[in-house]
Amino acid sequence: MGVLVNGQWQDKWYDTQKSGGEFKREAAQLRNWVTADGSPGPSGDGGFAAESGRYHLYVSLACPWAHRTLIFRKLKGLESHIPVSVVSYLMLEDGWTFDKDTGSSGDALFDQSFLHQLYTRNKADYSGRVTVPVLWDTHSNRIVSNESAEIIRMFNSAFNELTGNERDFYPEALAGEIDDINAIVYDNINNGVYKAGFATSQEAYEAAYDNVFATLDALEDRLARQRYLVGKHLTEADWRLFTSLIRFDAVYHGHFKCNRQKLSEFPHLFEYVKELYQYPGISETVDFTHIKGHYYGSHRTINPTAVVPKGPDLDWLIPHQREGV
Ligand SMILES: N[C@@H](CCC(=O)N[C@@H](CS)C(=O)NCC(=O)O)C(=O)O
Repeated sequence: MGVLVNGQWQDKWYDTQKSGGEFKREAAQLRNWVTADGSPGPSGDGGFAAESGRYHLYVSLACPWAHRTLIFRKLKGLESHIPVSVVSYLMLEDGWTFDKDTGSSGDALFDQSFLHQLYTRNKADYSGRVTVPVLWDTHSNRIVSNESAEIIRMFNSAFNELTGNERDFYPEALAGEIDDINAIVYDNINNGVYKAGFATSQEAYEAAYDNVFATLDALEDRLARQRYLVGKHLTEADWRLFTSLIRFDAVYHGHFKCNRQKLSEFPHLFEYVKELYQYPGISETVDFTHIKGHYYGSHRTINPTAVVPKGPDLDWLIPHQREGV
């Protein structure tokens, strides 16, 4: 685990000293947008038109943020248009690597050893964290974006003409409601479990734990009354919640100490996650070897032995009970 400082790799764990033991996630820095015609998006530069084979996606199969982009690539029929390279599940002193012995596909574009080399290829004196996912443009040899929330919006609409896939997971009429629930889920679940797991003081951990479970209780209530987070329509908000919940019992419950109860002990949430897992194509994006191998193997400050637990033994393919909700 480390960071680039003026283009130089430095091996360092997150610094929680300056914030009383609290984990604070840094904002992603590279925020350009692919659009249908190459016009600029909401931030960054223009010039990134949707074209088949032009963009390359770098992901970790362990990472919940990168997982969102793989889900949207699948849902929107982009697999033949946007190839993928998968990093190793182990993230140690060199950060994300392309070590094939630990699950990497290798770097299909440049055959590099480390993901930080992609960041310095984009900008030689880059300073900041080296995170997945990354969307790379093979024409301009630049990173388009390293922000998953924005990459999924691009995948949702920019390539529609190319694929003919018009499915819309962020319809304009629901955008406000989706944004509202995303904000709650991001702070208290997606990032909330990390705040619990990476806290280095008792107070910071307990505050994060309380938020995680207060929010899960509220979501359990909500999903008792409606099929999806914003009602009848399956939207982006559901997929953003899914990538955290599918990891909950395998890693967040034990490794991140979110152990008031398991996800599988929330009746409505568990059925909901099963439904999403059983949605066509989605199970192929879920890899528990990478998920467990990454968290338990990479976070040596939390799990110094790197021993990976065998369980849980959950069957996500048991038919879900959400039909009538
Ligand atoms: N805001 C980013 C966050 C991505 C992120 O933090 N990814 C993690 C993996 S789960 C990572 O690459 N961490 C490496 C690091 O922080 O050094 C996004 O959603 O795309």
